[in-house]
Amino acid sequence: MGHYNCSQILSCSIFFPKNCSPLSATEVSSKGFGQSRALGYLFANSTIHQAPCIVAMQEDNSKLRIPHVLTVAGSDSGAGAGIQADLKACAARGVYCSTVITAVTAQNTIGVQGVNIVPEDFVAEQLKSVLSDMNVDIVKTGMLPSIGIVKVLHHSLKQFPVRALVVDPVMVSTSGDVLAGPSILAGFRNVLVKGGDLASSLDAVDIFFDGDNFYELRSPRVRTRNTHGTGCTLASCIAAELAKGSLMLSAVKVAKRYVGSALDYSKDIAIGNGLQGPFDHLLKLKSNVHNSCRPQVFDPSDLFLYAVTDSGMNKKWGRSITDAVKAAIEGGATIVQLREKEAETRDFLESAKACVEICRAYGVPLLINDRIDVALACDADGVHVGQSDTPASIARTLLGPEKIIGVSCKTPEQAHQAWVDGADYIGCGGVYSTNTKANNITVGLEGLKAVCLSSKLPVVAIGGIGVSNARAVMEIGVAALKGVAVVSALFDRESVLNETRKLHALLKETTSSVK
Ligand SMILES: Cc1ncc(COP(=O)(O)OP(=O)(O)O)c(N)n1
Ligand SMILES: Cc1nc(C(=O)O)sc1CCOP(=O)(O)O
Ligand SMILES: [Mg+2]
Repeated sequence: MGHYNCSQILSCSIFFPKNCSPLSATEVSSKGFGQSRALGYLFANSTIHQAPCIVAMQEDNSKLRIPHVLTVAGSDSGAGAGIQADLKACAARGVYCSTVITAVTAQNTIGVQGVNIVPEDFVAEQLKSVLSDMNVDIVKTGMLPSIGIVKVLHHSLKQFPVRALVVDPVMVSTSGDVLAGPSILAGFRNVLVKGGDLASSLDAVDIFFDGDNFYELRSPRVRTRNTHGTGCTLASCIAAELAKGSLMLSAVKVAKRYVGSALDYSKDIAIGNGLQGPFDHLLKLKSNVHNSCRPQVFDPSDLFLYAVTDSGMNKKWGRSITDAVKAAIEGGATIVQLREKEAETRDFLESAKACVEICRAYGVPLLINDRIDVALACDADGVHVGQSDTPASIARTLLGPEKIIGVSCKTPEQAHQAWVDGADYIGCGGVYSTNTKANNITVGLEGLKAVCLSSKLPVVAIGGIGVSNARAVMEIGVAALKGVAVVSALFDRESVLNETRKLHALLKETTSSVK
């Protein structure tokens, strides 16, 4: 994309979630990415704002503004890749997608039988129609079949600027020919190099470069023939998340997780007779949906430092829930639960909506304690329920397969039931006595260990945990235990940011010495 105005590239600052470790340039090349026939995703980003955008913006009294991605790409008659994949990915991510078609291909799961390139002036006309009228946030490009079409796009974007451009260039053809060399990459700052094609690796390892640091993004490789269109889908999903207001690294992480889930969900579906089939972007084609084949949207490592809010404590220290949540995330919280026992429903809903925006921008899941109605109304990532709340099985029916559900358990029997009911994780406590929850039964480290050893689900410990005892909790050394959930040690303090930072550093230290 050498013709795009690279002087506008990137001024965004990115929040880096803690489970993403920076790599040095040498580490990257020693992992073989230098020779990989990877696709590159280049993000030429002019004005991504740090403050998160809202998902649907009220423009005036009557109109809602919907996040909008324009894809400029080729049509795939088999609908696994290209424009068709982009439309499905954006629909799955809740974003409007308009289309400018650069070429029409005749293809199926066996191969490409024909290509008909759309004349440059008609590509220009499509671009003008959409960009002049439709408030596009992000442009994503796929197949740009001629230098003339690249120039047309460049001209249109100068005339109608957008917030960011996500470029999905084919750097090396399937036959191994270099189509765009390293010098092209040098002009960009944000780059994602996809390592999904490194067949020897058990994991799908991608490298994200933000201009300063390299980040390794690792997920289990899904063994399936149904991978046609993964590149287009990943790039479109990144564009969709950026359109919703996500920061760059967070958008990349969400997109990678979404593609992994969709591949996993669709790994056994059969469409076409060729070697590489399409997958199901909407996770709906498979008919026998059962607990065991739910898409894997929940990452157990998110339980590492689980911040649980308390309206009373925030009021006492004179801060809003949103300020408290933001400070906790900036200090290193990896998941947040809103536990607002005293709030009026309307107030709770309003602050929950604001917290959803904050958490989404940072790529941190947000759960609602007890209130499935509030979770649905604010589109939270899930709920946490206890033994006397709505049963997890009903929560699952109400929330669907993609939301996260946590259940409080004090015994192995409760942990087994939570798994049967379709929960994603278990909160086990009270590990120590607590003033935050009245009449709570303490199970101690022994009780925690018994639950962890029996549990098929990941576990987070809760109750009386802080910097003085978090090490002892993590050192019970049971694989199912993924982290600690904390209320007062973060929120009944003057500085949520400092307390979260301290606890995060301690947990990091503890887990590296336990390994
Ligand atoms: C992570 C986590 N674990 C346990 C609880 C407690 O839930 P519950 O037993 O429903 O009690 P309340 O929090 O509703 O008082 C939790 N909230 N989070
Ligand atoms: C909300 C909650 N649930 C518990 C359980 O045992 O299930 S203990 C608890 C309170 C945790 O607060 P703090 O970190 O201030 O002790
Ligand atoms: Mg409860």
